[in-house]
Amino acid sequence: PIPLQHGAHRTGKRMDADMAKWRGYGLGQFIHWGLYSILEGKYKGKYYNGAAEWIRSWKEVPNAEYDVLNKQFNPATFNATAWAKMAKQMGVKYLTFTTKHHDGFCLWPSKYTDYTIESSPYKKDIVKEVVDAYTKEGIDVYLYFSIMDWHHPDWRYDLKTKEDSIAFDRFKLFTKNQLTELLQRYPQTKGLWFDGTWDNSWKKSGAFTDSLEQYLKSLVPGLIIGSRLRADEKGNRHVDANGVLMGDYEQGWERKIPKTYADVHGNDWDCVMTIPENGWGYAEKWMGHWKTTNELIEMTAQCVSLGGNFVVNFGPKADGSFRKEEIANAKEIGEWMKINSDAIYNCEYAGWEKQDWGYYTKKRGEDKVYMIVFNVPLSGSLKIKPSANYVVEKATLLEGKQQLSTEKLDYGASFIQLPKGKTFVKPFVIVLDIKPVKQQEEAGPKAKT
Ligand SMILES: COc1ccc([C@@H]2N[C@@H](C)[C@@H](O)[C@H]2O)cc1
Repeated sequence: PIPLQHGAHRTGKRMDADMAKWRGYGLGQFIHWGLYSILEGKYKGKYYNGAAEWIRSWKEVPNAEYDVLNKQFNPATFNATAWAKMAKQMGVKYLTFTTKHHDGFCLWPSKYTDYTIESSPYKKDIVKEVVDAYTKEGIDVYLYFSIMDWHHPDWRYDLKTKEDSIAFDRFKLFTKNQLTELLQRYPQTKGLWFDGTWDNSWKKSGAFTDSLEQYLKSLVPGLIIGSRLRADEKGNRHVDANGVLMGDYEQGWERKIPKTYADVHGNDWDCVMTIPENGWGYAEKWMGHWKTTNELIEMTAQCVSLGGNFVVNFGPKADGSFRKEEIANAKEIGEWMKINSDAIYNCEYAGWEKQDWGYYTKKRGEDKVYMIVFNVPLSGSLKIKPSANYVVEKATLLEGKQQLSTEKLDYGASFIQLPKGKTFVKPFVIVLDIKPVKQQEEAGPKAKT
């Protein structure tokens, strides 16, 4: 391997208790809220065709006009407890919340800039309200923080001159100070979700990103930080020059889901997903296809079946209320999770050959595999092919506990027979009680039992 001072300091998964808890979340909530929520993806009657939280970068919006939106931000009826209760009902185990997005506006009263919630009519510490309310509901809180800060005079996209480097050194100190402030003001914080780290200025700061990560973890032992923070000394991001992930989990799955287990390279990972096609901040007109509840449930199952967490984004309006589609999705996902969350929480990749009917998940540390069924075959027979080291002892519908008959096929496969005459109108779960067996040679054709 290439000798690196500031590459990954660990190969393989982080195996402490904090990370084990993170690995078991299954389902999370992202919330993007800020000054961009005021503009709703439009300006002076024109609709921005990009992501609403990026509207400041649209040529139709003069920076000076965007930057004074802090004078308008006043969610007087904002109720963090209502947010937390909606999230609890939805069944999410963790929240990732925007403390500062690319526009540089801080939703907490930072003492390192005036561009904070204190400069708005609202004044109160939104980050504290959110952290406290979600923690009270038993939902772990992770703080989103954008390194790139369009508002800060010392931000640089690249380091071309001596002046750039002097300014960016000030900016790096400002960043370290703000992160220290966040972790000290909100000690319940379980981790940081970094963004805005793709520019050359950051790629040229590999050593700093390494010392920053180590510093933050010295402040909060067990703190969880994904792969988007770091660069190695050669400017590689996410994975270092030796192809080793830098960070506690892979953060590359934004609005996309891995196809196969091979795609995740044995790392922990999360997939953060918008309900519309794109756009994280509130937009009056959502972009493209709006995901239905069944699609979001399927994405959750798909992610957990490949060893990751699925994080659904919500973009509240400037007043702190959610749009009706998000409220409906949260409620319906919650209703499904109420019945089926055994197949999601503390589950992992099962390693069985995927079948057309849906996804397998395996309960961590238990001899239980779940079939999450989305496509019911007209035959009513669901084919399974357990890995050679397990046999299936029993198959039971999770809802209602009805035991299902099975029929052995050849080559170690079986049919699980769905009850005749029962129609399934929602995704459902079959629980397989399995038993480990010593490794068998490739099973040949077997007589029908
Ligand atoms: C250069 O492309 C992007 C796309 C999305 C982002 C941000 N990451 C998401 C989690 C949102 O915060 C989005 O604004 C940044 C740059």
